[in-house]
Amino acid sequence: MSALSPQPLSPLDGRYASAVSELGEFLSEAGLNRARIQVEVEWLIYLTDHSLFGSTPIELEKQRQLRQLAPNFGDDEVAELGALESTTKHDVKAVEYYVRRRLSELGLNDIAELTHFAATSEDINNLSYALVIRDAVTEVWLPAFRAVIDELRAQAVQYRDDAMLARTHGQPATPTTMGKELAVTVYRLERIRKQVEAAEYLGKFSGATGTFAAHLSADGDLDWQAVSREFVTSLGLTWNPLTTQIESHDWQAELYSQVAHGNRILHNLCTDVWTYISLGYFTQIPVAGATGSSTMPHKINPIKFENAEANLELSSALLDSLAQTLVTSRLQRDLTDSTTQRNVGVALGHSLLALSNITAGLGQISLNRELLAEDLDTNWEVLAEAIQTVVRAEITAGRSSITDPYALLKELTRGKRIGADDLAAFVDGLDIGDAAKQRLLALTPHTYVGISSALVEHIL
Ligand SMILES: O=C(O)C[C@H](Nc1ncnc2c1ncn2[C@@H]1O[C@H](COP(=O)(O)O)[C@@H](O)[C@H]1O)C(=O)O
Repeated sequence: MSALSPQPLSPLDGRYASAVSELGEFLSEAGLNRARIQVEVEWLIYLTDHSLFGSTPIELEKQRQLRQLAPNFGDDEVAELGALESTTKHDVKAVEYYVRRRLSELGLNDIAELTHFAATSEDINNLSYALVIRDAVTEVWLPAFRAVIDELRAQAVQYRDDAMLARTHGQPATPTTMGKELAVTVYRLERIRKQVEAAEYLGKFSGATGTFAAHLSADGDLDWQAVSREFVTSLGLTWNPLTTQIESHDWQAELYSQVAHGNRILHNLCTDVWTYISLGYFTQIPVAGATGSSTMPHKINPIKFENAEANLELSSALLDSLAQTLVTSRLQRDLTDSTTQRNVGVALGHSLLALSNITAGLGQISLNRELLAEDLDTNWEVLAEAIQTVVRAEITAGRSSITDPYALLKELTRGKRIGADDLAAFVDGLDIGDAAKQRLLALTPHTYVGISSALVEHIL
């Protein structure tokens, strides 16, 4: 017998709860049920507002009270719905009974049979999911994503002129600036941001097999497609006219692929920043009272970036799984999507947690300009590329009789450490025009950064 009460199984509901709880507002079971109540109520109001089947519009005060059911869906109401579901063993049917009870309390029994009218559960479910996923993405995930981009952009601008040795293949390579490198990530993330901001949230509302058969049997003269479109779009969603029982979930697959892609770009950022910290390019600002290593007192470990890396991997794995499985459903429906979609919050939650750690991590680093400069000063051989390129231009212009500039430079520099003086002597002895020689002699690893600083303009 355990001394513990039931414990949260997921770390998102345990140690990381404070960082991701905002998502639970929308993507928890309660959030989903609240949206289901909203959709059932709106359908009821729609039907009565249009006086269908001899009904009359619900008086405004009672409409207001019905519309309060969703925002007022609290702990007691969750328990009541849970009790209903323990009898129905059907989650959406339980919501229908819950709404019927409230109608009865409001003296609206005469329209009780219009609750869930002609709807299959998926009609309610798909609209509810579209609403909660839309709100979770636009109100929680995107703001956190934008916060990372904004912080990165600020640092890209701050460090746009700070020359840094590049390391293609991990080896000293043509210098760049720290700001330009961060700007590359901003540019990539901005594309994802725009895609996610433009995401479509589709909804279907067409009955058990998407044919409006039940609707037509109740009223054969009504343009039920027009009703369906008007109702779906009134919720701020895009109407999907042609489906089986279920909304086909293609929009979800698209959205999750975009978010997973964003995760992977962020993962690349985390491992790069981790490496820059490891090289000493970024210094970590000590947090008062915090312990780096339990045994090595000198250390500050880059734990925010490592935590983010792990959470991005988990998020992407879940998002990939969702994107793959949600687009298939046997024949007109199977229930795999019902079970799978319950994990959308978990998938976005791991990404949200990573975003909050990246923002925090970026706020705890500062550029070590001395080390960047020192590194450049000990790698003059990176100018070999510039010298070779100038010699080629001089040969072409007829100002040089050198035959194989690449071999010449390779001989001088490959795998060797050469200093400013060695290089100056080499350039001085080159058979090239005077202007080109002066240009080369003026070059240092610090200034051989091309238009790095100007490239940062692309993210402004
Ligand atoms: O409108 C309908 O219900 C039509 C019915 N299809 C269903 N559509 C949507 N939900 C259904 C369906 N069937 C079951 N359930 C209920 O789904 C819940 C599945 O639970 P879980 O696996 O935990 O996600 C769980 O609560 C199930 O009871 C059909 O026969 O085509």
